[in-house]
Amino acid sequence: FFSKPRDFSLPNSSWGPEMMRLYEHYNSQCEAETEGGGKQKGPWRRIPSYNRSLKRKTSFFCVCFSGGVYLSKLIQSKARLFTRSIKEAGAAFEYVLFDNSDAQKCVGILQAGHLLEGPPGFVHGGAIATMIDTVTGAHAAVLSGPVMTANLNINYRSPIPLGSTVLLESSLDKTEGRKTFVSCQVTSSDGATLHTEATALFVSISVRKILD
Ligand SMILES: CCCCCCCCCCCCCCCC(=O)SCCNC(=O)CCNC(=O)[C@H](O)C(C)(C)COP(=O)(O)OP(=O)(O)OC[C@H]1O[C@@H](n2cnc3c(N)ncnc32)[C@H](O)[C@@H]1OP(=O)(O)O
Repeated sequence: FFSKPRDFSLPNSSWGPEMMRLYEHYNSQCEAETEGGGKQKGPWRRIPSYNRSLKRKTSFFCVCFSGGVYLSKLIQSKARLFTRSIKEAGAAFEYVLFDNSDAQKCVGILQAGHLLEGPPGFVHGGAIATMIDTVTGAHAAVLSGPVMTANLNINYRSPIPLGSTVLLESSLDKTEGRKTFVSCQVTSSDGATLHTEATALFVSISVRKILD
């Protein structure tokens, strides 16, 4: 009775040539060829992406730990990951994340759709912040397990044209106890233009805290 959830990090017909070029660049490095002509794991790993962050099974815990059965069931059934909640392909956030655990880096490739407009013709600063939080948050989670954003500092250097494809690169700065510090740069797809720079702090939390 259960259909397989859609993995939004796979290409769809709205992806333009730049989005496809960067996707193929990283995706081709997820597998490497062995000397014998076989396949082995490459340095990069694509991070699958679904529109529900908590699976249905967790609703039991939500009923126990959060306010009212009716409310929690209603919220659980309707909750969707904000960046994956617009149905029209290509209209908002089209993105895919890749992680490189040896280099302690994570990249996001974003094609910014027409619904992300802020200033005329350019991407909204909040949408850029959302994507930085998404890439650095996924990176911190890969490095440190369950985390929440405690601090996000952003410098907007040059506007991102609506419809363009940009690259978000997250690097680990340091870890200190429960704290994971990362930085992130957003550049044009050819790397020639620096659009945005950010630093972020993620604090490790217990899963119980998320459900509470
Ligand atoms: C395998 C995996 C695949 C993963 C594939 C994932 C794919 C999926 C992608 C989706 C990715 C979306 C990523 C979105 C991530 C959010 O957007 S999370 C939502 C936004 N964030 C929030 O709502 C957090 C609200 N804040 C809080 O809940 C709490 O303040 C926190 C952050 C949990 C920290 O509280 P706490 O646990 O009580 O910790 P606390 O003792 O206060 O502080 C711990 C340490 O951090 C420091 N600290 C805390 N806050 C700050 C601050 N703001 N500034 C500086 N220092 C601070 C403290 O000073 C302390 O330092 P030390 O004394 O240890 O040196």
